[in-house]
Amino acid sequence: MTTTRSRNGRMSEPRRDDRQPVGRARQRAFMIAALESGDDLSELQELLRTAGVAVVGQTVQHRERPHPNTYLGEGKLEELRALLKEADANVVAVDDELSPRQERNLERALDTPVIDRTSIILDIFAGHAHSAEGKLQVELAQLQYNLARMRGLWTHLERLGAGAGGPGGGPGIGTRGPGESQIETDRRLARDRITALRRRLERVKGSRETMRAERDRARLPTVALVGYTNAGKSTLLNRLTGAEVGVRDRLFHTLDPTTRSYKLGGRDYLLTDTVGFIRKLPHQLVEAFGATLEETRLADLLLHVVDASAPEEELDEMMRAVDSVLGDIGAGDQPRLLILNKADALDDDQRHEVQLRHPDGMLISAATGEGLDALGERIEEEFARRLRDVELLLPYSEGGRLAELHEIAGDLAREDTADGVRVTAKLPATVAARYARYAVSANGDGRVEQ
Ligand SMILES: Nc1nc2c(ncn2[C@@H]2O[C@H](COP(=O)(O)OP(=O)(O)OP(=O)(O)O)[C@@H](O)[C@H]2O)c(=O)[nH]1
Ligand SMILES: [Mg+2]
Repeated sequence: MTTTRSRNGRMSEPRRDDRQPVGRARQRAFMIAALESGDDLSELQELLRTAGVAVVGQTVQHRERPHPNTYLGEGKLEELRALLKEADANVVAVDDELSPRQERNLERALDTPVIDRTSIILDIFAGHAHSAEGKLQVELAQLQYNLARMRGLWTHLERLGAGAGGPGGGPGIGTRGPGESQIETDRRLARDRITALRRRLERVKGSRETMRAERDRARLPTVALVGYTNAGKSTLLNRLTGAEVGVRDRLFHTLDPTTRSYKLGGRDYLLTDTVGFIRKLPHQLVEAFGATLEETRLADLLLHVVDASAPEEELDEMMRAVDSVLGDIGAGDQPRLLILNKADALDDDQRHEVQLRHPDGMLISAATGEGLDALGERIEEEFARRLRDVELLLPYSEGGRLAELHEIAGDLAREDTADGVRVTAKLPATVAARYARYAVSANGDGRVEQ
């Protein structure tokens, strides 16, 4: 788990060795949180389980906001020290992202290694990344996270340097101990590596854009599956398209977007599976996965998949988290359908209740296939509602376009004229835009563009 930092943060490795418990299985985590109300640490527990760490206890301090220096207050820390001994815990897991200062102080106060929510999520991502792009993205996120910690460490050592200062005393030459210059070198290396990673990601993104361009050439309407981790997105993709994307009851199983085509009512669509979201998604990850998340922004329709078998409050919170990430990546206004998945896990009363609370939601089960025909119809409707009548004039030299149009529009009327083939068809609005340059008129407004 804490290998997170060493796996990619090469430069910080030697100094962090002391805090790395040996071997995953032997990690016994004690969970802590500063919460305003409630004491639900089940998600943190789930994250730890996914990361292969055992949970041996938990405690919550109710406070408006975490203590700026030590995360928990003095009294609570005292209590926690005893609890850690009792539970024989060898690592403390915090349900928040800690500032470098909080992390350092907490470790010192508890004399136990501390891992925060962000580092746990980064570690899971590191373990689940398979594609070259995914690995680069995770490494970038980890380095950014580590860089902030190095800065923290640096100020700490600087203080030490000042204490053990040379003849000059005070700040100045005397503070320039080997620790500081080493860390400066480390930080420079980390920054260089970050720049190199960004450049490589740009290149990979270039090839993704090429792929997208190819897809655009196919001019197919695209649907993206989005939602909280473990909601069932990959299961649904597999069910609808016969793909074989890995599915597991663990968090962040899918990191690489998979796109498959499927047919609905004579039209071809593209369906994309995406990385799951989570509450307090580390901002480093949002940035690092920007290119991947862009798939979401470019989709014509989003299917927001939720686990309808989750308790009401949790479900609401997960939906809010998804909303907020969608907003962050600029996909907040995309057309969206709410998919209430895992209907098979609900009894009649629960079905009724969840449907009452979310009247627009479509109750389905990706596992049993229940509700999928209705979902297909609904998707078709969504696109149909935005179908536009277009009239195009395709020059004879562009015969390929005609074949494409047949594929997308299914039925179309054609008439051969002196200048080319005149085509009347119904196209999804987004697709119609891609044919704008051939338009004779759109929606019968008589505007001649050719
Ligand atoms: N009972 C039930 N379980 C389901 C259903 N759909 C998915 N699951 C289970 O939910 C778990 C997560 O499914 P995935 O398809 O991997 O979820 P995901 O949204 O792709 O998750 P990430 O890739 O982590 O974001 C698996 O254990 C699935 O078997 C469903 O309709 N009913
Ligand atoms: Mg998945």
